[in-house]
Amino acid sequence: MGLIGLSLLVASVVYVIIRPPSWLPSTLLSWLRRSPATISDARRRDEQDQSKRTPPTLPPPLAPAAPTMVEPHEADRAAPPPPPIPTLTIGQLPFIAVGQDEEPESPTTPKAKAMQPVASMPLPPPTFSLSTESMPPPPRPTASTSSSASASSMMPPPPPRLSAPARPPTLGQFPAANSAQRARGPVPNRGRPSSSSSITGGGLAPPPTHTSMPSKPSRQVTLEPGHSPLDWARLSGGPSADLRGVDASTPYLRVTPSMLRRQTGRKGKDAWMALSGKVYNVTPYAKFHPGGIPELMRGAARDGTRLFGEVHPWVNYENMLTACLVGILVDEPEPSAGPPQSDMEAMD
Ligand code: HEM
Repeated sequence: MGLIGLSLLVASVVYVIIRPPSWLPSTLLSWLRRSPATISDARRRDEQDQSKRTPPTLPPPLAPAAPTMVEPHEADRAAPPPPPIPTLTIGQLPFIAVGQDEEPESPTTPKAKAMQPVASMPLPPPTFSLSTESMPPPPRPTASTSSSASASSMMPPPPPRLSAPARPPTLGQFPAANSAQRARGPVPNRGRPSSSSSITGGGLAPPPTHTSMPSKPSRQVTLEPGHSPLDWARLSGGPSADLRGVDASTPYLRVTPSMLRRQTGRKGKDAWMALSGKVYNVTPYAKFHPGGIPELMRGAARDGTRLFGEVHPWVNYENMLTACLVGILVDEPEPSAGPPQSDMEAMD
């Protein structure tokens, strides 16, 4: 019995599906639409209140979405049609639909309605204007603010400051006036810096260390063979070299100006020269002097310190003439005492 009843139930359902009565689709549609309406009652009431607060100047509502039309013969075979989808366009996105309560035929689904901009919605994006009437001119970089941090990054970089053109690097005085290299004296066989190169500054020759030019122009002196500066260094450089021209046992002399004046280099006497308080016998050096014997003898029998400095102050004569040192220059002794006091008293 159960099986027969179940078969009849299935057969009746199949019959209703194949040939539904004319009242069935509308009944199902109304039933389906009424049931979700109860769920969204509260939300619909809120929307109605919001629509009442909006100003009355509403644009005319858009045409409501056309209801979905279903052919009778298609409805016989198809399920109940889904609720119509609200038609929204891109331009209507920032709006809120109002007046939904005016749609009695589809109360359960939102419809595209007349839109109205809400004051709380964000404003349209700002636009840029090329008009400069209402805009202040951009700050111009000045000399005082060109390097300030307040300069905008959009501003072009400030023009570089005009400064005096950099001078090309020049070689300084080499060796320095107070350097040890200069104190060692001339290097043997080193060529003498020509005055022309000193003036123009060309070459690697040391610049002149004095402001005044030599008293006489340089003259080329041909030294005899075996009398080069290196030969003089070899001759006078030995520890036991003694070129003073006096007895070896003679200690350093206290040379007075009168004694110095007698050592002229003539009449078989040696030539002595005082340089910075020391007296040298320059006779052995005469044939080695690059400036010649006559030039050297200009300072003989006298204090040649000033003359020497005017010609070649860079020459380290102390090292070169160590073996020729005779003594030190001292003042003349005090003249003897005057007439005896007794004689003066006798006149009285
Ligand atoms: C005070 C008297 C002296 C005079 C008037 C004198 C003069 C001169 C002159 C004219 C020259 C050549 C400069 C030239 O060619 O441009 C010269 C070069 C030279 N003299 Fe004297 N001289 C004197 C004393 C000395 C002494 C005492 C020494 C050594 C201890 C000396 C060492 C030299 C040297 C090394 C040179 C070569 C300098 C160089 O090439 O740079 N002179 N001297």
